[in-house]
Amino acid sequence: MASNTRVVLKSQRYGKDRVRLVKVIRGDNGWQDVVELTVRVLLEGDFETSYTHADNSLVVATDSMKNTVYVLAKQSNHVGRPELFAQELGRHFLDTYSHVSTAHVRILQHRWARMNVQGRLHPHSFRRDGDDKRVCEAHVSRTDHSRYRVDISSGISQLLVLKTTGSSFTNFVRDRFTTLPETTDRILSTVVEAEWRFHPAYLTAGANAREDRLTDIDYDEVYQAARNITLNVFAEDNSASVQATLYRMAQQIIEVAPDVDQVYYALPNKHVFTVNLEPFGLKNTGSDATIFMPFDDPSGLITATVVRKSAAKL
Ligand SMILES: O=c1[nH]c(=O)c2[nH]c(=O)[nH]c2[nH]1
Repeated sequence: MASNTRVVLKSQRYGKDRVRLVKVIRGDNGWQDVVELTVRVLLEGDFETSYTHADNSLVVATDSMKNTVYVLAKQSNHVGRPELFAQELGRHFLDTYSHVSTAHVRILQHRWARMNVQGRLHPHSFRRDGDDKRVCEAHVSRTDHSRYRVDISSGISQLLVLKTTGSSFTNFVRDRFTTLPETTDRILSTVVEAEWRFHPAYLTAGANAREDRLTDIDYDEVYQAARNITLNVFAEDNSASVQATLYRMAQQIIEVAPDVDQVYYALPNKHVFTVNLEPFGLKNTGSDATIFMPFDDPSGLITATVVRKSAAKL
């Protein structure tokens, strides 16, 4: 019965995920840098027959994609700027394989901060100074013979934050399903997922194109600004809700970054509730609340996409 069902392949992309890479960048006088990335490359293009006719003749092995990541990482000066390295990788696949229409590259950058040893920055030792990751995606597509369209987004993943006051939640719907009391003072905690999208760019195609090979946006500056805004707004905002705090973060990123036209946040509300210590004759409510219990599940999940007004009108 199933074999008579008529189907079509609607979309497909494939590639290598979780390619892990550490690059050591050797400077002068024993000064070294380190970059750690996890890379995903997915290709879109004329690969339909590999799905529909078991024909692998156009398939670029995902193993070769993994090798390509290492070869380009060796040759590139941009591994420490993941948005640029992602563009380079994407362009490479389009330059090399004419049947690839879009390369989707996603890079996670893990944090390594230079150690400070006895008041001096150490030349070759580093420590992990946070579990959050810098994320970027480059989608490089063929437009016509001479140009590629490049869509870049960057973001923050898994930035865990908590504040012990400066957060309220009142005035919400009260009906027969409501048990949550209003509060003007609560713990607020979330694990930030953020993504900001840059205007699309158009670059000259072809392996030999010397100029116009990468966009010239200062992605590092935008990343630092967005991370600082996220932390500062979280800390400083007298939060009426996760929703209101999220909106302020996104608004400020769009205000300071003219190349960004869209910001997305997903903020789980990692609930931390007071423990009832009344049975033990202890006051643990209101301004006496000092003992709390974190709850992993369930959590709220507040998400929004905020766009620049001119872009919203289009
Ligand atoms: O900031 C919040 N937003 C909500 O939508 C919500 N819902 C809830 O139970 N607690 C909270 N907190």
